[in-house]
Amino acid sequence: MSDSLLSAQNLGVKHGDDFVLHSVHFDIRPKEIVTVVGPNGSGKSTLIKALIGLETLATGRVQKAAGLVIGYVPQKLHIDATLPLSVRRFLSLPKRVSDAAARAVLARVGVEGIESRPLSGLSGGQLQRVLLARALLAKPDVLILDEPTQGLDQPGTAAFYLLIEEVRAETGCAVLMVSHDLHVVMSSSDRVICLNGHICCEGTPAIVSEAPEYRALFGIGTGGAFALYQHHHDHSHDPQSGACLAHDHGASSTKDTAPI
Ligand SMILES: Nc1ncnc2c1ncn2[C@@H]1O[C@H](COP(=O)(O)OP(=O)(O)OP(=O)(O)O)[C@@H](O)[C@H]1O
Repeated sequence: MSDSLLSAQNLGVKHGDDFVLHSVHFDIRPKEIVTVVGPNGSGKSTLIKALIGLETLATGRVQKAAGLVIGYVPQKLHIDATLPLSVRRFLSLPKRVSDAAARAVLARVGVEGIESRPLSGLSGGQLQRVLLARALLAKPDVLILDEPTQGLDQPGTAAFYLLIEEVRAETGCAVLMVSHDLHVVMSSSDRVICLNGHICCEGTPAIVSEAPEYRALFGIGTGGAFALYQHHHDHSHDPQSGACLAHDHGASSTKDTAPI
């Protein structure tokens, strides 16, 4: 697609002899919020890493728009508690930023005035916001977040997604994220991609949420979220070829979702 910022065709990644991702076609356009969901080990982080060049591709290719700037918020940041790294210094890695810019971006993400705090002493929610702040300093065209609310409580998670939507509205950046918070994902994404080694189904949350399958899956609290994961386990793959051996796509039977 011509206005695509970042796209992948027939993307495949192997770890050892096994395909952990295969036949993935992906694209993201300006201002879109796209969320990738799927069970543990389904290849979500691998897809993100492949898109930003941190994985060797076994098949396919990734294309970026000319001059594309990506802001990446990783799933985990291992910080040595003995490392005397302050928030302020962290924000200047790898490129030095002014005190004013650091102050402004911390205020924007809701952690004003923590410049002098050691990174290793921050709460999970504060650290996520500092990671987001650092990614925003690059003025990204695409913000990529790998499970940004892992370890946050429900209010913290909801507040973080609200912040992401505000950032998208203010800066116009596209957002690609991996999430396990399925209820929030459904309300805050333009498009949801269900991954299990390949793209099982995808569609807009508005359409997906009208589907009987969606209502069954998400209508009743966390039982719904659980059901989606059951759906993903309903089929298996040949570890050598990555081929789908048996398929039972829950939500993909709706007309606007796209089984691949
Ligand atoms: N560096 C690696 N070497 C070997 N296998 C790997 C490596 N990284 C990931 N894998 C395997 O690839 C598969 C996909 O892993 P990935 O981390 O992408 O899944 P995920 O969907 O992000 O999982 P989670 O929800 O648990 O974070 C898993 O089976 C994992 O064990």
